[in-house]
Amino acid sequence: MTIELARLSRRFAGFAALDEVNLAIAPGEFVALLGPSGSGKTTLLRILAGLDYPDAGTVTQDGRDLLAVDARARKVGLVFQHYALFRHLTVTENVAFGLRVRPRRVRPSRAEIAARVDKLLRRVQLDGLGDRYPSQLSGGQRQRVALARALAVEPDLLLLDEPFGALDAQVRVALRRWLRHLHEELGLTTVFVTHDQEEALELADRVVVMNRGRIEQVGTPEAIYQQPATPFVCEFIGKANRLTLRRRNGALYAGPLRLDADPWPAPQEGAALAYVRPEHLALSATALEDGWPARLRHVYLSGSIAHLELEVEALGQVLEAEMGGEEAQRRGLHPGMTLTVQPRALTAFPLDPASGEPEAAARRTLRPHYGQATVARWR
Ligand SMILES: Nc1ncnc2c1ncn2[C@@H]1O[C@H](COP(=O)(O)OP(=O)(O)OP(=O)(O)O)[C@@H](O)[C@H]1O
Repeated sequence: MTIELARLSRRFAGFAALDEVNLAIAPGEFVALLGPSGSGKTTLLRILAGLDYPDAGTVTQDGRDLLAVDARARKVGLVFQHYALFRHLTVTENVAFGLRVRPRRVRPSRAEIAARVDKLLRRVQLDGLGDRYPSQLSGGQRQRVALARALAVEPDLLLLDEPFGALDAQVRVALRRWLRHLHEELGLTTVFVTHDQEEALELADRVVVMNRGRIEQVGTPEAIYQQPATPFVCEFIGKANRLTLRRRNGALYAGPLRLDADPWPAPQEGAALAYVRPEHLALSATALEDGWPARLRHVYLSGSIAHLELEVEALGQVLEAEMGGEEAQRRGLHPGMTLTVQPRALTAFPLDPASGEPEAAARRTLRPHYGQATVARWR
């Protein structure tokens, strides 16, 4: 049941909510659509559900034109953030709804519906609550009812739009693990919309990063974090310090520090954009030639991680670094002290000399090698 979107575009009054999107969703996959507000995630989901139609492009399911299939015949289950349950129906009646409204010819018998609803309520751990009304449930319980209702019609495809968006952090985390479990147990194909990267990275087999109606990158959570394909993904996923590099005489420099040989073809003069994650900045209390001198401006502890704000005069900017909280304590880190900073891994893009824009296709990972002096590093 591979679903394939090809060159899908959707415009609203001249504005491209989706702009030539290509994506294949394999059977059994859990795909997260991740992106900032307005990036086109919901529009994509609505088209899959049959609630909206593209202006151009195709959606096929195993080669069959899905756009020609009526929403009700598509076998999709839908859960929205505020997909209101019917207030005047009990939990059981809500879950049974999709089956009861079927044409008589394809409607299961009363007994079959009751058995199926019972099984679903057990599955979403709400057995015993079938006679309650939605107002008598917590937010997390309501979303589980919504999920049971979506599953009642035995969908080929489960579509979820920020289903846990309105819930508090603890419930969210518990429900997302539970959802992942359910997905595996039932062998579902799931598309999940979120703007919460932690949620996407934890849940999905593949993450689709969207920006302004386009797909910036599709990959496993690991690839998205470790090999971000574009400057947008570098900035959107995780934390990253942004640096401007100089390309000069066949080498790349960040301030006075030579990082590496210039990896790009001519012209080998100009500038590049680079991103370095806080955990890829190595620190030393000893002054080293191969590094930037920095003044520790601020340290704060968040859980087990110490976040360090470093003022680097040679770059004219502040960098954020990280280390284990216990280690920071052991090292006696305190504001005002001088450290040497060494970037260990960077993602770099050359800037087009004419437009000044970064060239995503020419992306390189840099792993600078420094002299002997680095042996004394902390990590
Ligand atoms: N019916 C509509 N009429 C006009 N513009 C629309 C319509 N639906 C969506 N848009 C616009 O299309 C763009 C993409 O919207 P979409 O809801 O797909 O984004 P999103 O990534 O889901 O955002 P959010 O995370 O805020 O839900 C937005 O700029 C939105 O304003």
